[in-house]
Amino acid sequence: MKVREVLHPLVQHKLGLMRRADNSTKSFRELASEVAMLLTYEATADMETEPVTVEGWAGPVETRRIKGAKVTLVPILRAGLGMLPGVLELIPAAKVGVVGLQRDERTLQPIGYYEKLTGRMDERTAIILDPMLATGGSLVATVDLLKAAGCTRIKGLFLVAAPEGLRALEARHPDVEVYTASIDERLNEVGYILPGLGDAGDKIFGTRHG
Ligand SMILES: O=P(O)(O)OC[C@H]1O[C@H](OP(=O)(O)OP(=O)(O)O)[C@H](O)[C@@H]1O
Ligand SMILES: O=c1cc[nH]c(=O)[nH]1
Ligand SMILES: [Mg+2]
Repeated sequence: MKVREVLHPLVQHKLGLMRRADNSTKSFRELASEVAMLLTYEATADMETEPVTVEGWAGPVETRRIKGAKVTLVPILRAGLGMLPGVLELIPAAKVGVVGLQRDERTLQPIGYYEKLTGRMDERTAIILDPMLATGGSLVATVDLLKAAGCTRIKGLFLVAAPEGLRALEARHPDVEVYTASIDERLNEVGYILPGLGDAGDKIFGTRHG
């Protein structure tokens, strides 16, 4: 399975800022979007291009353009929405399909509550967005949905990934490519990533209590 931990200095710096416990909602949100943008740069490195001639200031110039990329971004509600603005900055023409999943706090199993994908997923590259890959349950459920819709090219962008989640994905969907700013140490006894970011959804939406 292709797993790319993006160790670019800007990514490491911004992720380090996100790990601070005293982050404001505004700061966490901005950083989530910025790191997502940097992960997008890496995840799109294999996009096909084609030659094109443009009229330059000194005459015709042979240059290149992206060749008909059909991309559907798939943020996993809710926290994945925090990555969407940064990704759309780089791929503004992308379509967006959303998958709503809420992890049961006791069983850690994802419970689906919404799904709205774009048409002809068999022709499109899906890029899943979620800040946290913990047990991998939410990701595996999302990939199941995408494959059921015909999708064959699937990538996932995560701010932080746990080794447990990567192993779960490899066991079920080893064809999915993963881009993450950090492979962290492990999950704690209640399924949170260590050192992690805490509850990313709560931090992005400002619903943190206490
Ligand atoms: O790998 P897993 O063990 O499935 O855990 C990761 C999931 O948990 C979080 O979402 P949560 O269910 O808390 O929902 P939220 O985004 O609405 O806060 C996170 O954003 C992932 O979607
Ligand atoms: O560490 C974790 C695990 C799941 N969801 C989060 O928001 N954080
Ligand atoms: Mg949450």
